[in-house]
Amino acid sequence: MTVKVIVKEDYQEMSCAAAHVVEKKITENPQAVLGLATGSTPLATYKEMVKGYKEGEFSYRNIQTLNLDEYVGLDKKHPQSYHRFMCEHLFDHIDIDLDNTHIPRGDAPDIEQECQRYEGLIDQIGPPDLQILGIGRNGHIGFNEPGTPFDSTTHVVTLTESTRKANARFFSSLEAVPTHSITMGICSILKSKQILLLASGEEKAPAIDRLLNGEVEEDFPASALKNHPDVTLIVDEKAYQKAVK
Ligand SMILES: N[C@@H]1[C@@H](O)[C@H](O)[C@@H](COP(=O)(O)O)O[C@@H]1O
Repeated sequence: MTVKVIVKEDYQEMSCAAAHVVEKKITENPQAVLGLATGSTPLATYKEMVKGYKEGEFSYRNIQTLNLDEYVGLDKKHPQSYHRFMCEHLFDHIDIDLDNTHIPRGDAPDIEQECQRYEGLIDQIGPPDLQILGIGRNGHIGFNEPGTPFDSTTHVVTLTESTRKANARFFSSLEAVPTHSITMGICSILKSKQILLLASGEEKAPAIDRLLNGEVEEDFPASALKNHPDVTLIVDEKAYQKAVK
């Protein structure tokens, strides 16, 4: 399967294009299920979605959301939890019903049970009509690190040192970054009907090169996306530069 590629000049253009895809989806289906991601990449996309909402053009009232992942050990209110992230950057600024937003519970007393509950939820209210995804420098999607089986469902992962370091910028120190997370598995992510992968900046260029020109292999989780029939990569020129052969 080929990944459709849209190259935009810079991060802002990439984000506007991504917001446009989301808005088109919710216009077509006001009850759509959106799969959402965290990290810095989708931040401006969410900002554009908030802008579109404030301009009175879209309603999220009947939209459901399913987030990809959450750190183990952080409760909803923890400043670095992905729950807080979603509220601060999107949910608090649109008319979404918070009961319709779903994020794995990092503070669940039984984490294995929480993984099963969440996978059940994906099947019950999902799968997402549209999944927004970022990509880690090592090709991780969600928190599925290299070597994750492609048939994996929601599970607990031990974060690699490189992912913890990359995410340390959001915490007071590297030690403060949790060591584990709950993430939708690769199989769970591929259940989505349509996937929108976003990448920006030169530090993502090697990953985008490998995605577009490399093999499909578990050593590079994002390559699983090539097994999905409807994936669009919106990328800026800096992240795309190495992939042009
Ligand atoms: N779990 C998230 C991923 O969902 C995200 O795609 C990735 C890239 O993050 P960023 O967009 O900040 O580069 O980082 C984190 O590890």
